Amino acid sequence: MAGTPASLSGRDEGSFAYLTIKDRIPQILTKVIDTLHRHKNEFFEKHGEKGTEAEKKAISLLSKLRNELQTDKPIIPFVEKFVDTDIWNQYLEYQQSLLNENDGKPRWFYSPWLFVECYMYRRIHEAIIQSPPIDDFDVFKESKDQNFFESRESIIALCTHLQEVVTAIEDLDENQLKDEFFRLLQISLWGNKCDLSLSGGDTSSQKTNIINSLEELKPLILVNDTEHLWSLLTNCKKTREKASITRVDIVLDNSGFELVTDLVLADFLLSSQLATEIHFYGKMIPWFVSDTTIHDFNWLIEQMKKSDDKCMSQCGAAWETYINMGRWVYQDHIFWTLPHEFCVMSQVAPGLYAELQKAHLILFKGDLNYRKLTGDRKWEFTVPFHQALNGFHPAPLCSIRTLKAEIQVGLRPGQAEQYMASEPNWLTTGKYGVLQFDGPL
Ligand SMILES: O=P(O)(O)OC[C@H]1O[C@](O)(CO)[C@@H](O)[C@@H]1O
Ligand SMILES: [Mn+2]
Repeated sequence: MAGTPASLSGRDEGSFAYLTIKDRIPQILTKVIDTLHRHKNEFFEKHGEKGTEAEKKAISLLSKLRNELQTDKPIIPFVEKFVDTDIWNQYLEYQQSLLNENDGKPRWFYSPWLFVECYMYRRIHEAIIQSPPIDDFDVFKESKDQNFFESRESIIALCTHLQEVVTAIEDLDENQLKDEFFRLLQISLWGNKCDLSLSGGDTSSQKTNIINSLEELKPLILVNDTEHLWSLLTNCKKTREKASITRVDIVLDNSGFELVTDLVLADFLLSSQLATEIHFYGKMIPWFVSDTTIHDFNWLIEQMKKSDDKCMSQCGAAWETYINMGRWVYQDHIFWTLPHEFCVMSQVAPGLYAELQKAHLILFKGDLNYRKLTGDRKWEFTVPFHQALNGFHPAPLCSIRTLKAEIQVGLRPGQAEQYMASEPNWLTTGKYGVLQFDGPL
C-alpha cells in the first residue's frame, strides 16, 4: 500500500512480533492440544469411539500446525469449507503477490505478524471443524470461564457500584454524570489488561477492586480523549428529538472480566440516556484465546443472572431485559476474524461498514482492534491517529486499549522517547493504555 509504512513482522528478530511467533503462539498451541487431551473422556462419553477418533484427529492436525510454525514452513491454503474459506485463500494469494520472486511463499517468520497470528487461530478452528463430532468444541472456553470465576470479587464490586449509580441517576448533576462516565470508561480500559493471549493462555483475571485503583492508574493513560466522547454524547442527548436514537456500537474484545466492564459501561450509557441503543460485535469463531463469541456473551449474562450475589443478579436480569427489548443488539460478522486491516473493510465487508456508519460513536476494545485500526504498521509515534486509520472513518470512533504490541500513534513529540528510556518494554506489557478518539469535534 503506497504511503503507508511496512507491517510489523517476525522478520525483525528480537521484536515483540518475533517473540510472539517464536514463543507465545507455540505455547498457546500446546495448551490447546493439552485441553483436547484432558477432554478425552468427555468426548468418549458424549460420542463413543467417534469422539475419541475425532480428538486424535484434531490433535494430529494441531501438532502438524505447530511443526509448520516452528520450522517456518510456507503458509498453506485452507481446505475445509467454511463461510470465510474463499476470502482467506484469496488473502493468502494476495500476500503471495506482495512478495518478490526470490522471497518464495508467505512464511510464519517472514510475512506480516497480523496476518500470521490471525492465520494461526483460523487454522486451530479448521482443525476442530475437520474433526466431527467435536467440531463445535471451543478449545478456549474453559480458560474464558475461569477468568470470569476468578474475577468474582471485582465483578461484585463493579456491579454494586453500578447499581448504586443507576438507582441515584435521576439525582446526579451534569458533573457527577460526567465523572461517572469517565470512571466507567477507565474501568473498561483497564479491563483490557485481562486478555489470555498476551499471557500465553495462562490465567489473567482481575482480583482487586479496580475502582479504588483508578486515580493511581490515571498517569498511565498516554492519550486520554474522554472529553471528546463526553461532548459528542451530551450533544447528541441535548439535540435528540423525542423519538430519535443515539446509537453507540461496541466492538468487543475479551470475555470474562473485560466483558463485564464493557456491559457495565453499556448499561450506564442507557441509564444516563447518553445513548438509547447499543450494538455489540463479537467473534464468530474462538479467537486470540479470550475473545468473546455469542456463546460467551450469553453464558456470561446467564451466570450473572443466576449469581447468589444480589447486585450481580440484578445486573444480569437488567441486561437480559435490554436484549429482549432490542436496546442491546449483539451482531456477528465474519470480518472480525479475517486478517484484514480495517481500512479495507468498506471493500471487503461493505455491509458491515454500512452498519457501523449508523452509529453515533464506535468504541473499539482492545489491542488487536488497535492493530487492525492502524494496519499493524511501523508508524512514527507522532503520526496523527486520523492518518494511521488510513481512510477508515465509518463514524466517530474511539480505541480503548492497553498497549500490548509495538505500535502506538498520536503521541506528543518526545512522549515515546521518555518512556523508552526508562522502560524498554513499555509498549507490550499492558501497563499503559489509551482512550484515543477520531472524529469531527
Ligand atoms: O485481547 P487484546 O487486547 O486484543 O490483545 C491480544 C493481544 O495478544 C497479542 O497478540 C499477543 O499474542 C497482542 O499483541 C495482541 O494484540
Ligand atoms: Mn482479545
